[in-house]
Amino acid sequence: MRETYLVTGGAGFIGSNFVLYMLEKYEDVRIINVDKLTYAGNIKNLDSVADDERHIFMQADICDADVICKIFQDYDIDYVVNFAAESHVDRSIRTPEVFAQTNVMGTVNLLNAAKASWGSSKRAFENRKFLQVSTDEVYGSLPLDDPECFFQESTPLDPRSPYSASKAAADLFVKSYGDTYGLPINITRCSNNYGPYQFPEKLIPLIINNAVHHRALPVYGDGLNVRDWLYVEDHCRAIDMVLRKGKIGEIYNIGGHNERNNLTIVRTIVRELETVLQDSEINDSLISYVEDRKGHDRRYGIDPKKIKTDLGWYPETSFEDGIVRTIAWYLSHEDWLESVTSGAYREYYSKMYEHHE
Ligand SMILES: Cc1cn([C@H]2C[C@H](O)[C@@H](COP(=O)(O)OP(=O)(O)O[C@H]3O[C@H](CO)[C@@H](O)[C@H](O)[C@H]3O)O2)c(=O)[nH]c1=O
Repeated sequence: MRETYLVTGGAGFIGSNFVLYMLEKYEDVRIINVDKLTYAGNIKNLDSVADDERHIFMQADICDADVICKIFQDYDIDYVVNFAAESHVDRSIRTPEVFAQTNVMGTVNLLNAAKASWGSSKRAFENRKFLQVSTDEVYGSLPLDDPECFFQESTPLDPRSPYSASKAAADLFVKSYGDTYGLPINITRCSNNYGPYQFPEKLIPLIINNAVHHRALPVYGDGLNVRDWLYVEDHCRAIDMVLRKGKIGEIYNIGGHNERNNLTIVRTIVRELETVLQDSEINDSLISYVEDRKGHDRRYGIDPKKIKTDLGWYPETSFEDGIVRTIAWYLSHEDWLESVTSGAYREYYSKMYEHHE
């Protein structure tokens, strides 16, 4: 029988990768894709499925109760996968309220709609699930001097940025709907993703975009902050597994033990671009140390033992392969990069552009 998914934020980076992954993998699925198309969402990400009748796109805000309730009335939703979120830590430092609204209130709105609609249907919560896509940032920051220390699902929440505070709050609402109303939920907490369609405000695509244009490569602080990088397709596969096999009520950490400091990431990209483009102007002299992010978390390191042991998930793409594939994708999608970095983007990064025009 055909399964119906309500995917929110399905025109964003991870969401659109997930939509494409599911439509490719399963014949018999229907995806209702709700995305507000903010600056970071792009309908072009879904060009390849524009004529696929299994994919129904709706431009809407997850905070809009009427629209979300109507979707639940019109479609018998089996799974909700909530990707929709404001996701950039730097922006959250400037406008925390935007993050509280979308990430917290939007999630509560979705939970209410699922509870009301599923609760009043004949099969109620049977074979249904609400999956909240969350982040390792809810656990806070690890020290650099203890590399064997990792976040486990039982690690106390200690969000330190407005972004991670909003994600932690949303996670707790999701958990509370499981505990209070018996809503079938899972929460996944993933490390830093990279791959196709990532908006170039995030480290990897921003560095690629700047380097190909010979612009400065901004490194915050001393560049030694560590992130654990996962190729986006591995994240999508993990979410699919949690939807299918995850035990109701459980939290699953997702990460591939690919920890690298930011300077290493930047230098890896520079080396690869220099080689592929045979362009000697792309070199480490483009690196520019800039003011540190306020409250900059030092290290994220996630322990994925539970999802590996319980569900049999493992990452298939090594960082070495993934970064080469990602760079090749951006180089062959110049139009996409150009379209997302015009207008408002240029305005936002005007300082970065002004020295180069
Ligand atoms: C944009 C930018 C970032 N950085 C640094 C800050 C971080 O230590 C690291 C990665 O930064 P970002 O790409 O913004 O990602 P980060 O803050 O780690 O958060 C990402 O990863 C999280 C998962 O850990 C997700 O929940 C977030 O939505 C996602 O944005 O690179 C720079 O040094 N220079 C830059 O220009």
